[in-house]
Amino acid sequence: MEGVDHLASERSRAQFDVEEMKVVWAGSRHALEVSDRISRLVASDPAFRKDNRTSLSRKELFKNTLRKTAHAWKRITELRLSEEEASRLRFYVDEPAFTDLHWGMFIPAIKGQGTEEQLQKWLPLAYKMQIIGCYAQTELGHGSNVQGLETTATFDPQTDEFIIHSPTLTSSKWWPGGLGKVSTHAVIYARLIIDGKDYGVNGFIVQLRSMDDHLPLPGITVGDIGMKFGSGAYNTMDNGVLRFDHVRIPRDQMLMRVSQVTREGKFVQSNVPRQLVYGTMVYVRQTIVADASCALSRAVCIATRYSAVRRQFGSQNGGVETQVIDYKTQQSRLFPLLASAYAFRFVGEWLKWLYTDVTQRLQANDFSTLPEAHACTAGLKSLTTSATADGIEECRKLCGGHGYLCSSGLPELFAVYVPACTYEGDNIVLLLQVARFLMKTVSQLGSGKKPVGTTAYMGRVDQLMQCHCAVQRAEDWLKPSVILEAFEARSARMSVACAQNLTNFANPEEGFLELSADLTEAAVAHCQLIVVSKFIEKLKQDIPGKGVKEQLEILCNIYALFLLHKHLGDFLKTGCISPKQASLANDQLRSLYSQARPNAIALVDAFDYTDHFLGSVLGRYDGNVYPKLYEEAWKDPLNDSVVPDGYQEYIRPMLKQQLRNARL
Ligand SMILES: CC/C=C\C/C=C\C/C=C\C/C=C\C=C\C(=O)SCCNC(=O)CCNC(=O)[C@H](O)C(C)(C)COP(=O)(O)OP(=O)(O)OC[C@H]1O[C@@H](n2cnc3c(N)ncnc32)[C@H](O)[C@@H]1OP(=O)(O)O
Ligand SMILES: Cc1cc2nc3c(=O)[nH]c(=O)nc-3n(C[C@H](O)[C@H](O)[C@H](O)COP(=O)(O)OP(=O)(O)OC[C@H]3O[C@@H](n4cnc5c(N)ncnc54)[C@H](O)[C@@H]3O)c2cc1C
Repeated sequence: MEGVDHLASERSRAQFDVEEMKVVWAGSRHALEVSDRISRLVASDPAFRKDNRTSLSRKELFKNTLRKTAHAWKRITELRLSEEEASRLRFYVDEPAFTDLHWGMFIPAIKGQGTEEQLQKWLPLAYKMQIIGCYAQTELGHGSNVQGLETTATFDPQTDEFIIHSPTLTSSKWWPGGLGKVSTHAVIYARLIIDGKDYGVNGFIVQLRSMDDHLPLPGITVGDIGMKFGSGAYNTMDNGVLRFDHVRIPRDQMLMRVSQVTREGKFVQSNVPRQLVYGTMVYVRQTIVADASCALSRAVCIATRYSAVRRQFGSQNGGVETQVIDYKTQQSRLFPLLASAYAFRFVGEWLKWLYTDVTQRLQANDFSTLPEAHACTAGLKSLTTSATADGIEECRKLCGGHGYLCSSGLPELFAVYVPACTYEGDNIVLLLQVARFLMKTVSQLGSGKKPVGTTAYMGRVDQLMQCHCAVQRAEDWLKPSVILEAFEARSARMSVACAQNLTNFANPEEGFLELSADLTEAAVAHCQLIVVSKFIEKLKQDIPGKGVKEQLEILCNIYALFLLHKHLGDFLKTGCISPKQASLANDQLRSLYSQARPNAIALVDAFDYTDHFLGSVLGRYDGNVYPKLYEEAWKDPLNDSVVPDGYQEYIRPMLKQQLRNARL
């Protein structure tokens, strides 16, 4: 029935103030106001319609995205939206586009690695979109191994230029979003060669296309790399291929904050660490963590609402059947994902703070926290994107057969999201970076250098190697100190075990390769500890609103105990907890699910997603699922005609043949 809230009774069961929870989710009252206003602006604009994406051809899809990005830019300028509002608008338009890379990587790369003069020259053009840029680092032959990139930038002292060249097929730039068909400029990464000497990979601003007719400039070959996973989905993006044939650019287009090349061709290294060339990746990884909470919460919102609408079995005396959300198995799959969405939100907030802090320190030439920022952004990007990709797929299964329909919104969400496990650093490669950081930390423990920040707990390694979990009753698992100690002990013991195993190898690098699977597990344990501890820290803050803090406490405990249950092998093997304590944790988890149950719908309402953004018949706010599913099916282009195209050509002759055979 139209206009009826089928989930009203669920909403009335909530034991907390949903409006206040919305503020917590958004980060502040101001952020909620902006987010809410902009999401409704997008939802009410027919130009941002997105329900037809899966039936468009690639060309139509791409043109449609160009139209939407142009319309979005028009609205941003007409309404004089602030940077925050404009970024929310792009978020709610919900379509991967070249603008993501222009605003999300091209501009940050120039900001992070350019000199003051370079910022003055390029940023105003980029901010007004008078140039459109992308981030061209990855090549056909190398993505993870940035030091293995082959594109060259050779300094020519005669003309005061760099000659950008792709010497091999594998040196072709491959993957950059926005490159294939749109970008006029790129920040490209190439090996700096001066007088035959290789100075490693640096960033350069290169114009790719003419500003008059958009044709590639001489020496440049550029195009799209082809269809990607899923229909619609990430195919709105023109991921591209790019080759250079001795393309000349002025010397001042090398991004020179980290290193400089003088007019005489002298290479000068600033006093900033070389790793700052990788700075844009640190920035983007941090944004990806916040983004994971958005993608996961979206899938969870759909699965939770649908699980409250869907009924199967359990009817007594002709009464209504059981809502599938009341099955403990459904709860044990769904509620940890709900809790993870909140956990990732808060760790994302914290990571943003860490990133801002490291940026301020870098400006003051304090580079001491850079390794930790790198390890945290790499590790948390890996942890949250892997969990989110798996979580979206789990939500699809939680919705049964209907979850497989595009109208559920889940297939497209999954297809758009999964590459997050690969881009901005393959998740395993990133965990290995965390593992290196942890092994370094352990190796320095006796040296008097006290571990700080997220590894401070390693400073108590002697105690953590010996401690015994104090849990005697299931309720003991609700104490934050108990949870923290278990996670710290597990992480410290796994790292120390790896460090000890490494000493069995004469060559540490060989040892690292041999033990890399164990090392990634130690890295995961450390990253999970960070997420759990930041959730617990969040709960120490003053959180207003009836019942809001209590709900967050329930979610925090679900998140931690679910992880404990999932990684029980780690906790038992390292002797951090006993089998009896593991079983008490499981009892507590079941009880927490029961406490979360009456609040589940309100907890997903707190994400404040419009039906337009969710793009899901199953996740509709009003829960009016069945009539809308039915309606949606009839909109499929296949149903445009009752008898399908191809009947005369293929079906009819086959049927006639069968008839003839039968008569024989
Ligand atoms: C509105 C939208 C906004 C934004 C976009 C949002 C979402 C994304 C949407 C869509 C996707 C779009 C774009 C995707 C873009 C890309 O994918 S860009 C390409 C990204 N590529 C990678 O991530 C490559 C991964 N590889 C690496 O990062 C590195 O090569 C490496 C794995 C770290 C290894 O490097 P290397 O071999 O050179 O280094 P090591 O020898 O291992 O280490 C040397 C020391 O340096 C330290 N280090 C390494 N990286 C960093 C860093 N980034 N910052 C600081 N320090 C770093 C490392 O720890 C070593 O330190 P040491 O041990 O003390 O010596
Ligand atoms: C949708 C999408 C958008 C992208 N956008 C951009 C962009 O805008 N700009 C850009 O420059 N790039 C972009 N990329 C490229 C992306 O950053 C790389 O694909 C990514 O960094 C992974 O590198 P790779 O492809 O070389 O993977 P590989 O490193 O070849 O990975 C293959 C396998 O090898 C494993 N492996 C690799 N190295 C190791 C190791 N040392 N130890 C153990 N295992 C290892 C990996 O775990 C993986 O299983 C994009 C990619 C995608 C999918």
